[in-house]
Amino acid sequence: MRSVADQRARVLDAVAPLPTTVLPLAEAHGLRLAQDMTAAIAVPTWDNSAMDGYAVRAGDIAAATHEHGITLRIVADLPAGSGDDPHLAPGEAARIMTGAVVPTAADAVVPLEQTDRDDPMAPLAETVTVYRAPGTGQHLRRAGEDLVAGDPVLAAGSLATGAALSALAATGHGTVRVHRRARVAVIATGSELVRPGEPLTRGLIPDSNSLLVAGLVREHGGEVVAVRHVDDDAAHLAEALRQVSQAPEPPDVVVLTGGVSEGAFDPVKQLFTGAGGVEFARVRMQPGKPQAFGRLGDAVLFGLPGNPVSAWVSFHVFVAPALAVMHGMPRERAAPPAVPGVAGADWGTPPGRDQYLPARISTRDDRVLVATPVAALGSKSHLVASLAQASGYAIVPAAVDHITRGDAVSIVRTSLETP
Ligand SMILES: Nc1nc2c(c(=O)[nH]1)N[C@H]1C(S)=C(S)[C@@H](COP(=O)(O)OP(=O)(O)OC[C@H]3O[C@@H](n4cnc5c(N)ncnc54)[C@H](O)[C@@H]3O)O[C@H]1N2
Ligand code: MOO
Repeated sequence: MRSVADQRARVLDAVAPLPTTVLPLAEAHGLRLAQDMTAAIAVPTWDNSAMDGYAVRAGDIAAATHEHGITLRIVADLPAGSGDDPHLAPGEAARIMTGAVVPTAADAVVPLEQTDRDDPMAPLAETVTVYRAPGTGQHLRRAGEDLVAGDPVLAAGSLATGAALSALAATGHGTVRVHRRARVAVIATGSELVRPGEPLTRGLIPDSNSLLVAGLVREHGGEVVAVRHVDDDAAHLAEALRQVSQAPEPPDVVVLTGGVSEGAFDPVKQLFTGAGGVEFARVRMQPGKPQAFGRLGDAVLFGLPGNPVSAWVSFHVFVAPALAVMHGMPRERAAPPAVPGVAGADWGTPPGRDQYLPARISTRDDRVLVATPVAALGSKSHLVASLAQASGYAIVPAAVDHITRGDAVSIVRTSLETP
């Protein structure tokens, strides 16, 4: 049997970053930046107010106290977005809102709570009496105090998260160069499968893998371009593959589930055995032993085992790293990081294969990661109903024949959500 590392290396050898494209920020979520990004504008962009209140010349009211307020004349009103720069003579102030540009002549902002004009709904008055002396620069947010134009914002390879995209918007960008989204076709094989929610007759089960794989593809930034189901007939699979490959925008990745092991009707095995291009391997992992991988025209093709837990594990271990590389992640960082942790319960392990056990990942004493099986039956590959409780998996080497609570295990997080 082949090691997981070997199989993953073969997968990563076969993929490369996809071409880059410039997208509006709103379309780039989940992709990776193809170039270093620097700020086009400073943040803050203007000297602006941190408070709703009054822009003042601090020297005018240096003697203000709670008992002896100092009264200023209000000569301007500055909502956020105003481009005005009113002149303030000695003894004058401007009403100002949070985020509005501070007049050049002002050097402090007094929050309205420190004045006699503390009702925000009241109409603009002619004067304001200040009851506390501000320090120079008080409640001013200076242009460039976060960063200035030309400063680095994000490095090539960074994931375009919500926060990353907001940083790009705030630093003056409307578009970003990214590796284009991987197009993925998903095909579930199996004559026992019916659409979710449809009535079942004896022997039939709902197709859950299509939703599992399509959802994981999207969670890893890919675009699902086709979802098909074919029965256990190699000719039907060939026809479905021909159709998805001839789409105007053909897939970069085809993910099949089912039909890769030793069954008499396994269509993936029947179609590709001896045909070249796709290799069948037994990988030393449980679940996930039977794997098909290779090329189909310009696309890479994964044939994942049909058992749902096997498909979930195989996706995280092989497909997700391939998508990451296609999206511009450096190859050496494509495999999800495994970190030390401990077992949260006792569980059994399979003989002769490294175990990849779906687990709820929690922390103990806020520092030790703990993996607890999501299913009473551990890592058995058919336990689809409990898979949604998993926020990662524990890896146990083949040589370990039993896990006792507190034993050291490697942990990979697949989600920060702990249901
Ligand atoms: N004689 C042997 N039998 C099996 C071996 C073996 O080495 N020798 N390996 C076992 C292992 S390990 C796995 S994993 C499975 C993989 O089987 P296939 O990839 O051929 O998958 P199927 O037989 O089509 O289905 C397996 C299982 O999963 C259910 N399934 C399939 N597709 C879906 C779907 N879209 N949604 C929900 N459930 C699905 C299917 O009904 C089966 O129960 O082979 C073992 N056998
Ligand atoms: O490899 Mo299978 O996924 O053990 O059940």
